[in-house]
Amino acid sequence: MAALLGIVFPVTFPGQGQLPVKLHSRRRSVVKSSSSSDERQTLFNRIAPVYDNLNDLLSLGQHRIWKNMAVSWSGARTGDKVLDLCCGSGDLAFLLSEKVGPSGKVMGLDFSSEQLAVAASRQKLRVRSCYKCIEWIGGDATDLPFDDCEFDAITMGYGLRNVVDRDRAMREMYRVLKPGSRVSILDFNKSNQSVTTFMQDWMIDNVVVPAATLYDLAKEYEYLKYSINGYLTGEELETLASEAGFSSARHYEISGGFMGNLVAVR
Ligand SMILES: C/C(=C\Cc1cc(O)c2ccccc2c1O)CCC[C@H](C)CCC[C@H](C)CCCC(C)C
Ligand SMILES: C[S@@+](CC[C@H](N)C(=O)[O-])C[C@H]1O[C@@H](n2cnc3c(N)ncnc32)[C@H](O)[C@@H]1O
Repeated sequence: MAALLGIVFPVTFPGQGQLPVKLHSRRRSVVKSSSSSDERQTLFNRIAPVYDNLNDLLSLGQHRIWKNMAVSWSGARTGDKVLDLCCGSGDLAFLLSEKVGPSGKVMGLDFSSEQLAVAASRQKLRVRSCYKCIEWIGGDATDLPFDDCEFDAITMGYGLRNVVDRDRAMREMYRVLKPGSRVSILDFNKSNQSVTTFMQDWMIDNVVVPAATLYDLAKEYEYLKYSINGYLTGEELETLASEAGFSSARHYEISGGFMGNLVAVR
């Protein structure tokens, strides 16, 4: 995806009407990493209208528990400045804002304009003052428009698996984190247990995709299975973080090994 300067798309912010949001990039011309990144951007734009509801339905609401765990593992505290990378419709950003409070700051970054539009719409419906500290940014996880050592914590929920250049994304997270701070990366677990892999695939084939078919999104949700199969194991994620410079990294399996959360300290 070319995160080019000057691409502007409207994202509605509370009380300010429609504001143009620039897709930011620190580099003048970011060469397209690969067409599959564009395809993924299109995919997440397409599923944006039903994304939240299908997550609630298909995980029986469990994904909210997993996201709460990811945010807790991030170590975000009152007054912190934090980043939710690949924020999508904003679930983790909203949870982070409850942690940092009105005195803190939450940046939600995503390259899907439709997902960001849903996030901004959801924010407009929320009245607690903490939600006003969230800012939605159009950008690419592999080319963050932030300074070095800017954030006290980073979360990434179901994002890293979908990023084409994961090494670059991990190095960018390291760059923008303050020393001693954490990144908490929640995603499906690419299990070494064949029974877990079988059950994940079975659920996707026999529950998730049939449900998505009702919305004409079968292909988009079929991608889920292939993306999990092409993901990294917990051990490989720990190595990825270490090679990016993180001083420690631990991957925790949750929900019977269906999901996993990497916690790395800069
Ligand atoms: C929040 C969840 C998934 C987010 C998500 C991530 C992606 O990369 C996608 C790619 C393409 C389409 C959609 C997504 C997407 O929604 C996890 C929960 C939602 C899942 C869709 C449900 C998966 C069901 C599990 C395989 C089994 C759950 C067992 C649980 C104990 C009930
Ligand atoms: C499955 S959604 C996760 C959304 C949200 N974090 C959650 O937990 O529900 C993955 C998100 O990652 C975004 N994404 C994928 N690759 C990206 C990239 N290179 N840069 C920015 N966002 C990206 C997609 O647009 C999508 O909104």
